[in-house]
Amino acid sequence: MKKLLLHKVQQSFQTEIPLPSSKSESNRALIINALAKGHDNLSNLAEARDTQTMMRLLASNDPIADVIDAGTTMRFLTAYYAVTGQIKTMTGTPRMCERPIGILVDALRELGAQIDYVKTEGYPPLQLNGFDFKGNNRLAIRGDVSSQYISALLMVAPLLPEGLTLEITGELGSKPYIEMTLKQMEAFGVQAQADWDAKTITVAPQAYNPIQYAVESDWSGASYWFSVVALSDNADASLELLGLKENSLQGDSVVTDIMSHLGVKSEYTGRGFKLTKIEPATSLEWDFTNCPDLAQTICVVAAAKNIPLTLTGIESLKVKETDRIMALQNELIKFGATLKEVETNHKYQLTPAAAERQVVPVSVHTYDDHRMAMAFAPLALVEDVVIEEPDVVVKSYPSFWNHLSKIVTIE
Ligand SMILES: O=C(O)C1=C[C@@H](OP(=O)(O)O)[C@@H](O)[C@H](O)C1
Ligand SMILES: C=C(OP(=O)(O)O)C(=O)O
Repeated sequence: MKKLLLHKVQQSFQTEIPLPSSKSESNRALIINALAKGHDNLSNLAEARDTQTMMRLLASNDPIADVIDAGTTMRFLTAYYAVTGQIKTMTGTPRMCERPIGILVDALRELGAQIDYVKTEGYPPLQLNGFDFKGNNRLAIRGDVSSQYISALLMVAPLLPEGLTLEITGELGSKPYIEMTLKQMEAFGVQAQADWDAKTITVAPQAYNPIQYAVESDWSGASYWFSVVALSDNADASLELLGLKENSLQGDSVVTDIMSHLGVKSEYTGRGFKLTKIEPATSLEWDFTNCPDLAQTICVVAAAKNIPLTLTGIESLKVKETDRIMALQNELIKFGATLKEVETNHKYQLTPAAAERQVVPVSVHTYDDHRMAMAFAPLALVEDVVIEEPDVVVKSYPSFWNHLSKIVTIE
């Protein structure tokens, strides 16, 4: 599929969306279950390509592990293969080979992993050549590039002969993802001690228990349905998102709070969340340090609803599936909105209706990034829009277009 044309439809909607499972929780459950030597214990695993790739690679004896474009799969498997002493070449898409991994490699080398860079220092591909424990049980690790390095180390920490204490240096981004890791480790019987003030996490040597584990629905994927309700011009539009938990392990459940300022009320129904429309705020300032994957969703809604938005905590967006800040700037301006860094301390300002906009239908370039496609698609509630390379959604949400076709005409 090269592109999709999404047509605005006039009628209101009251429907249900059977959300997919979380790829973040699935990929942690798969690594931990493998370390616990569990069999067929996991249910509700994500259909996301990132998770299907993790399953395929965990089951494979091939010496080459190609993670495609899955960040968690690359980082979690690197730590898993390294500490279990496997000989593997870790590789991925050209973009994956531009996403930094030196912080994790340095940490694993300090523990005793033999890892070589195949091409460029600090980046995949990697050659893993076994593990020879060096007696280290304490590491300093930067927290400001990706929390995935920390999650990767924590999950393998109980296998290390002396356990591991991580001292997190610098700013810590994406902290809820580390908390998710610790809670899933705990579910499989491994205790860790986190002291968030001292920024240390300690895991003693322990064994995981193979338990039955069911993965929750995906709050990051849910965010696009909040956008659909926010952008509908029918006051009685509503959606019920099935499978979401009230007390989720996922930090992106904060979307309920953010979207309450952008015109969406959400209520727990016992089987998910029901979304309805409310009056939005006239401007919004939000720190995305703990929920970077929501930034694109929120930018598009603010632009379309003419709500000026100040964003902080979005530096990590530059090293994700694409440089998401650049991608947002390029695509938002097609709709007349600008996104500019306003201060040297990484504060960004989104100004709706600041530039001349393109004629309808605008064609949105998606930069090999599932979240660009899904964040911009709800604009179809406002005007006709073209989404280029729509298959990118398979990374986290393969059934996205099928679900959207309940509300929007797609050709
Ligand atoms: O651990 C995880 O499951 C994730 C952590 C976040 O990455 P960073 O820690 O790199 O911000 C997030 O953006 C990504 O989609 C999933
Ligand atoms: C950043 C993401 O994923 P990853 O880093 O795991 O590739 C994402 O899904 O938005």
